[in-house]
Amino acid sequence: MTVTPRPRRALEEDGPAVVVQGLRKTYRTRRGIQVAVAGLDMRVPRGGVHGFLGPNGAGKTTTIRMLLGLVRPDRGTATVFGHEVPRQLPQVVHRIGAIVEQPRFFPAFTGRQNLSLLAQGIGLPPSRVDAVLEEVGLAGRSRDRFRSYSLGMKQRLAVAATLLKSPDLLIFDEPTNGLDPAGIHEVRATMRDLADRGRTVLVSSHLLGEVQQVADTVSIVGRGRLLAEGTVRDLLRGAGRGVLRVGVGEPARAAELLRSRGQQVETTADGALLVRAGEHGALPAAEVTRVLAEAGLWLHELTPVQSDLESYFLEVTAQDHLGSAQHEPPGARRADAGEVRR
Ligand SMILES: Nc1ncnc2c1ncn2[C@@H]1O[C@H](COP(=O)(O)OP(=O)(O)OP(=O)(O)O)[C@@H](O)[C@H]1O
Repeated sequence: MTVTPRPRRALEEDGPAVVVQGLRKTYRTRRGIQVAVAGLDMRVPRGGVHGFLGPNGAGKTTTIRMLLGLVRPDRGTATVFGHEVPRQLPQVVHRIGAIVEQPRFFPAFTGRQNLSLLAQGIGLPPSRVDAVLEEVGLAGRSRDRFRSYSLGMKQRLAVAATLLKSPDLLIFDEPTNGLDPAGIHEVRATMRDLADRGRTVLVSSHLLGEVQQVADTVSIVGRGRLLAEGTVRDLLRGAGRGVLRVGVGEPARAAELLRSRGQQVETTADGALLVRAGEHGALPAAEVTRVLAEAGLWLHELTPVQSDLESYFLEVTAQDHLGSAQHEPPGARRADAGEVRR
């Protein structure tokens, strides 16, 4: 059988937007070697919003800076649309728009004037300014001065600026920092809208609950390495699966009984029981009711626990001391990519 090689362009167009493999970055500090990224693997699918999640200090900004060629990795590879960065960045940089730090705008200029200056600087026609203002929903306020904008509007103007060159991949590092709930909502809606129009949005955040509402897929990182990755739906399906909240008159006796049936049982602050599968699997809700009723214990509550990304994150990081700085004393052997130093 003859296999016809697929054209290179087609391969680039089909693969994930970003692939990171074994990426590692250390910094020399006075306290020794600081491991910022410790052998990270990550895949960002093409199209949709991808949340890059983890606590402060988990290595998100450093990873993003490596993708943008602002920081050179010690080892590992990263590709954007099939091009290895930083080596092939010139081939792909026009397809990437990023907000890594708060962009500077002239406060006394209108939003439109600020964008027009930027557009002229990179040789784009004024029609692009109108198009991006429209895209971020600022067309109606574009003739107001920048200083009169709310924080959410300022952030949307920053997004508009990155859209000028019509990038396929947008990278936002903690875009909602410092915003009030209304501003957060605005930025979230803008990200969703950009993804719905076919762009790939990679957004880093330590606010998992917030990203859960907008992301299609996520990578969860801790101490510079990947802890979990997948669609939000699949991760949540796995998280808290089969956990039941049980309200019962004699919680201590009920807990003992359910434990004797192989279940793991915790008591919540309000006296309810959280019942999850033990080694031999979960008792179905009907069985929990029967076991307790047969012992004369009557339920007043039986609810399947809905999990969220925040609890999933706590689950996957339970044994990990996340966010704590990782240091290797000067002269220490370097950890291999992916190795976790505790
Ligand atoms: N230039 C640097 N020199 C020394 N250490 C650094 C440097 N940049 C980052 N680090 C350290 O590397 C670790 C990862 O930092 P990074 O900023 O990438 O994490 P983050 O997940 O983006 O966190 P945050 O949300 O707080 O920015 C931290 O412990 C940080 O202190």
